[in-house]
Amino acid sequence: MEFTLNGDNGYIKKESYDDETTQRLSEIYKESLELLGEDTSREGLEKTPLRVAKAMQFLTQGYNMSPEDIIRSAMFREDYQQMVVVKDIELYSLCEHHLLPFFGKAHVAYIPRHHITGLSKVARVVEAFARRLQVQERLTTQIKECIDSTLNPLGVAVVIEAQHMCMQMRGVQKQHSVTTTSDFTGAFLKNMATRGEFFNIIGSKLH
Ligand SMILES: Nc1nc2c(ncn2[C@@H]2O[C@H](COP(=O)(O)OP(=O)(O)OP(=O)(O)O)[C@@H](O)[C@H]2O)c(=O)[nH]1
Ligand SMILES: [Zn+2]
Repeated sequence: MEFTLNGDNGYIKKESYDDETTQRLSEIYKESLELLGEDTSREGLEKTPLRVAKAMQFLTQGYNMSPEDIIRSAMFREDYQQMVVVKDIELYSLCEHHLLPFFGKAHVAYIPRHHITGLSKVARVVEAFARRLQVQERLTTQIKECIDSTLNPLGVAVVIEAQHMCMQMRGVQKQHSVTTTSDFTGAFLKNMATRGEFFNIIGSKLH
C-alpha cells in the first residue's frame, strides 16, 4: 500500500496510508475495542480497527502539509488594496483534549499590500491546520499567522464559529452552544471601520 499524503504543493493527491503506521494503529484500536468490552471478531467489527487507523490518519493529515508552501504556490503580484473575504469555509477538526470533532465555519479576510493568493489556497490553509489535533483558539491564530507571514498584507482577519462534540455528546452536554474565536492583524486591529466592514460581510452579530 503506497502512502503519499504529501502531494505537490503540500496537499493531498490521493488517499493512501503508510503500511507500518496503519498496522500498528490497527493493533492498538483492536485492543481498545476489546477493553471496551467489544467482540472484535464479529462481522461488523472485524475491519473496524483498520478503518479507524485510516480515518485517524486522514483526520490528522495536516501535519504532512505545509500551509506556507500552499500559499506560496499561488502568489501573484497585484495592486489591489481592498479587502478580500473568503467566508463560510467549512472546517472539521479534532479537539486535542478528547479527540472528538469540532466543526463549523471559518471566515478569512486580508487586505493585500503587493501580493494576492489563489482563493482556494485560503481554504486549503484552513484545511491544513484543521486536520490536526487542535484547540479552536490556536487554529484561528495559525491561519492568521500563515497568511500574514507569506503575503505580508496590510491586515488579516480570521473568525471561526464552531460546535464542539466534547461539549455536546459528553461532559457538560450543551447541544446548542457555538464558540466564536477571532484574531486580527494590521488594519483589522487598528481600524474599527475596517473590522466593522469585515463583520458586515460575514454577517456577524459580533460588532
Ligand atoms: N479553550 C478551548 N477549550 C476546549 C476546546 N476544545 C475542548 N475544550 C475544553 O477543554 C477542556 C478540558 O478540560 P478538563 O477539565 O481537563 O477535561 P474534562 O474533565 O473532560 O472537562 P469537561 O468537558 O468539562 O467534562 C474542557 O473544558 C473542554 O470544553 C477548544 O478548542 N478550546
Ligand atoms: Zn474536547
